[in-house]
Amino acid sequence: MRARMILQDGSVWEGLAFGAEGEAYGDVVFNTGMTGYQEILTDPSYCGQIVAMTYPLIGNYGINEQDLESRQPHLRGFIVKEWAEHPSNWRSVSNLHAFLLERGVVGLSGADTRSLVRHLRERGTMKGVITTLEMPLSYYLDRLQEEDLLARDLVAEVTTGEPFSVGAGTRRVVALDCGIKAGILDELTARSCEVVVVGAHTSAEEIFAWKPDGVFLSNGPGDPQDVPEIVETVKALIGKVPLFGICLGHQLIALACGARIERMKYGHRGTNHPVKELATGRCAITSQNHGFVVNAASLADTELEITHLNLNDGTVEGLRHRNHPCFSVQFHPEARPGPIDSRGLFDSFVQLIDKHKEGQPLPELQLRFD
Ligand SMILES: NC(=O)CC[C@H](N)C(=O)O
Repeated sequence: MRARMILQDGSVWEGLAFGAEGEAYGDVVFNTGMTGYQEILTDPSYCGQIVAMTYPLIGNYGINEQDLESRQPHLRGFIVKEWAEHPSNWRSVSNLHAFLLERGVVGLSGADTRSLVRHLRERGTMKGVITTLEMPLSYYLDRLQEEDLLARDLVAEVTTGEPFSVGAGTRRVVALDCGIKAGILDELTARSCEVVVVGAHTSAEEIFAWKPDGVFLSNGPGDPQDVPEIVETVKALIGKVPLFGICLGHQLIALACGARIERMKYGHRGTNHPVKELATGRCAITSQNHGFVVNAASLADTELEITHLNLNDGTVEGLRHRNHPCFSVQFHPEARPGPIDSRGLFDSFVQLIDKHKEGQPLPELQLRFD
């Protein structure tokens, strides 16, 4: 069956339907990872987006039960050049098409993903629709102009309803769940943390009632400026408890400290983004998934300093607070999927918690990659 990808600017890519049939609207982005499709499908940060994979063959190791980052896919649609009908892997229990079909994700295969990605790189991320229906182009172009086509508070769609806890240990971390990935919870619980995961709209008072030794601010979908109430919560946490933020969590810390956030032309989504640690000059290859970024110039009037920079485009990749136990990174040290060079940042967080617990003055943070 024919399927089409129609962008807001009127351009169209044709291919074949795979996964579920129907229509899926979203912001169209691309990911350059050669593998990791299952983590990408289930990473809540992709909520509201249509993801095109640049690597031409996707699905060749099937679908397994271990690589899920959350229980279900959150992206709206998935575009590949070719999907593997006959996957081969000892852990595989299904294939990509069946997985998308069961979970209602509309897919497009056989499309010229190379020209689509070049188009997005030149013109920037924009809205689009994947459709298997034969409605006229004008119908879709009208719908894509509608202001409120895409939901804005995407965090509300992916956050937990009820608090729950995972792991056990000597440190209690409250994780503010804006769409937290399983990989992050695994890194924290592997370091003797009992993690209490609470909804993104939990107030600072409620967070303090859990008596946390540290608070983690998670990754998540959408524009952080669309969730000002969470920024207020972060403001109330800074200086009271050790804080670590990843991706959306990093952007929320920046906003809470008075910095600005801006939309990137087409974002960073992939598993080979080089990041420089300014303290040592070392470089790590990192996993990334973001479309917004901290404006570097706006940090001048804040108490934040830059700890990491992206070596491709010089954008801000890490921050620390000058006066309080609080740091954050734009990339994904949990590396699911991706290289594990920067996993040591989770060790930095537990060290920060331990020093703070002992009542020691603010330690010299070792934001080292390992
Ligand atoms: N992975 C994330 O947390 C993404 C953060 C934010 N939604 C962005 O696109 O920049």
